[in-house]
Amino acid sequence: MASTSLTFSTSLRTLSSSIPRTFYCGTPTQFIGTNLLARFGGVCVSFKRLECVRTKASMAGTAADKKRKVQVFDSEEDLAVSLAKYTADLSAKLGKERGSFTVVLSGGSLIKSLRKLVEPPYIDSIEWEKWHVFWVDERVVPKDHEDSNYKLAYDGFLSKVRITPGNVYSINDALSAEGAAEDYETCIRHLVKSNIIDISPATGLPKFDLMLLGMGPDGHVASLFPGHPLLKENEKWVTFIKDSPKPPPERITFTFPVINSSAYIALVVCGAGKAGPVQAALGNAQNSVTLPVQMVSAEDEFTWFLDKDAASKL
Ligand SMILES: O=C(O)[C@H](O)[C@@H](O)[C@H](O)[C@H](O)COP(=O)(O)O
Repeated sequence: MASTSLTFSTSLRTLSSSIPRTFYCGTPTQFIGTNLLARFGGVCVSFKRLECVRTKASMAGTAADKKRKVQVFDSEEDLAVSLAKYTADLSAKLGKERGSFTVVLSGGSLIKSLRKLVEPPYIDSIEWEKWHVFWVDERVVPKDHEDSNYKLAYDGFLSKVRITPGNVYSINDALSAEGAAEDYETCIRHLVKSNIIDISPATGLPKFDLMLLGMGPDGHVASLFPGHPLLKENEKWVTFIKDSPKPPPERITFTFPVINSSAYIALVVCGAGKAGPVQAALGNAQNSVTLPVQMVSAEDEFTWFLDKDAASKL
């Protein structure tokens, strides 16, 4: 096991500039015309411009595996460039198909990784008027508070693009955590009824077009933390937490059934401090507890955007 991982790490370090490297995850896969190949724990990794053909064995992979992609970048700068293109392409495709584009943001370092969207060509080419913006989680603090995810996104992203202010759905910061979660769910139900937010035929739950998630060093996503009872919440669309291990303690958060009904999810993870949970989710290390990040799936496509430090244990 250790030696296969080593093959991968060595290959990763010695590769030249042909990034991003797309990994087709979760199932054995056969590569044709490859000059570099690493295989570990049932996950095959391709480098350079490889043609990937799924073997019979790969057909046995779960549906979630088939929708999962992993891209590793030499730097966060390269990642940000690719993330902007990915987001702009989906905005064009889904904006055309649906007439609106529903985007869900998280807090943390993700917002900085969206910086290329506020530069040419995307600042001019994206149909911002079709965007509707939501938060996968929000801290229960006033909107002008340093801890507010709304403030973070507004200062670093939303204030710099032509998104219609009425299409930015922040929480009601005058309410308690319980009240704000209920209010946010009511808002989403209303937008589902008015067809702004799509509905998943599979689950009957809101199907956001693109969810842009970050992950904490403990493997949490949104405000869904390892071992917390909220991981099992399957009735509410939006719920609240008052004992978040990451400060501030009071937050609201989408629940897993809603997160996993998204059409597309981009999970952005950078830094060596997060390599452990990345390995738990994508490598072959056996972990006794399932981390929240391992519970994420998407209806159409779930893409991991990793920098090489976050991928260093693969
Ligand atoms: O409000 C929050 O705290 C976030 O939404 C949270 O889920 C965040 O995305 C991760 O903790 C990663 O944050 P970093 O990228 O800053 O580590």
